[in-house]
Amino acid sequence: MSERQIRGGQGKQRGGQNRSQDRRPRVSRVEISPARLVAYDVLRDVEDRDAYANLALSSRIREANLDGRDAALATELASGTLRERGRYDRIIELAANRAVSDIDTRTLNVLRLGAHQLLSMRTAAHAAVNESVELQRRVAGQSGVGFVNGVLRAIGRSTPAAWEAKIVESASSPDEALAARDSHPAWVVRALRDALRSEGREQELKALLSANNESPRVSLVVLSGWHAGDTEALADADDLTANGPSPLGLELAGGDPSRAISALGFPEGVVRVQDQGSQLAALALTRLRPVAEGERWLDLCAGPGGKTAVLAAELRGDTPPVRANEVSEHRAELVRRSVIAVADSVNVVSFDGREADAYGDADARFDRILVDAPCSGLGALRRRPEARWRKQPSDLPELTALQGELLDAAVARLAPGGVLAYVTCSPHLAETRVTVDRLLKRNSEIRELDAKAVLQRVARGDLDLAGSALSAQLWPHRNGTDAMFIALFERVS
Ligand SMILES: C[S@@+](CC[C@H](N)C(=O)[O-])C[C@H]1O[C@@H](n2cnc3c(N)ncnc32)[C@H](O)[C@@H]1O
Repeated sequence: MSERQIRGGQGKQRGGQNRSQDRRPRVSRVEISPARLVAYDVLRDVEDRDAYANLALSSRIREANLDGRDAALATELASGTLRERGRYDRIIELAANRAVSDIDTRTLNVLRLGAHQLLSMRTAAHAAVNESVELQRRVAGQSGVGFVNGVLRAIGRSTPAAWEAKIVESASSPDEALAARDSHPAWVVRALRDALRSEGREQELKALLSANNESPRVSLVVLSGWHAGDTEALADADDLTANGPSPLGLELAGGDPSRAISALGFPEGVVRVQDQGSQLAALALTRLRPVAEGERWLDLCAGPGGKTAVLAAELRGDTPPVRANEVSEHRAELVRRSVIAVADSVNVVSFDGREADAYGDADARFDRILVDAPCSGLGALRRRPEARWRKQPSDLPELTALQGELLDAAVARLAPGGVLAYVTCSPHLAETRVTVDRLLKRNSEIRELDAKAVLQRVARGDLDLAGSALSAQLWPHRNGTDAMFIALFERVS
């Protein structure tokens, strides 16, 4: 999005920051907009304190008291810069003729922000360069000012398309070119390609990488029981549409979700922000077959409770509350808050899902179990702009071991004929098919069910699901959801 669009064509810099709280030396000749200062601080928070960008953004925006337009500009600057960091770093290297690892991190963040304005926001080159130079002076003193000026002027002299060509020409391999051009770590590009290839859809890689670089539209869920089976009747002509594959879902065209949620007028917690892939994953378990009287349901890894609320609202007849377990006390508290609209139908507990306590009585068996396992989160890259740079391939062995242990523990507590859904917000094969195939090898008492057929039946409209596996992999570029993986199992003995 361009700065002009965000500012509604005003394009003028604004003051208004609380200067008495700002202890940095002030020698600026050009006024730096408060939105740019906030964006810079967010980049620093993410780098220095490992902060989540969305949390850092909201607290920095609040501290700086930004109005709506400046808040939107700060969000675009910070999120866009973080998301496209890989591409900008390569362009900075080419323009500076220096590796980014040799550039002071303060200077590098100033350059990244400047590159984002020049290459993606159509900010006038002189404004982007001058403000970046002032920002450099403010955060690092005089040092590096000439360097920032020179590098950004060099970047501004070529078009984004010309830089793309230079990235491709200078890359040492096609994967490296793709990684830099589409701003993903190379190992993530390879993992996504492997997952698509396993479905015979390798040619979709470019579309997937592009989808990961776009902010998703906000999806809402309206819990079952508060509408007549599909949310279509709740859509309005303007902001809310019944787009997307979940029959519980609504899509928001823009603006503040909390305003849209309260405008719908339901009790607190009935309408909430939730990706439609997550909605479908929960519905695959609840709607796989009719609910029988007295069924016992378990959500083993429930925090922060988005799917628990969907499960609880789907309970029918005379059934006990869903047992919602979450290892972290803090996240168990989030589950309690998340299920406020269906609180009587949920019993929240906090144990390690591999331990007996998570299941209650020693002889407790469950008819439906959701294992929405801790995972790398590579399926939600479009939501967390900084996440792709934090994950490492070395994170995977520990995660996949935990996934296997949680699944084994859950299978042991599955009632005869009971069903289990294994869900990850990751398409990485090590966390999806490899985990499933190993689970089936270890546990001959379960068989895999056709999750694709269940999802087709449950979804609104036709779902494009590929590959010959029984499990289903959703994708942002294809289904408009996070890349959720869903496998279903039934206990046969
Ligand atoms: C992918 S999240 C679940 C998301 C949740 N189902 C929802 O829809 O809001 C995985 C959760 O598993 C929890 N977790 C991690 N290790 C666990 C364990 N050993 N036992 C139970 N929960 C665990 C994490 O704290 C995290 O909250």
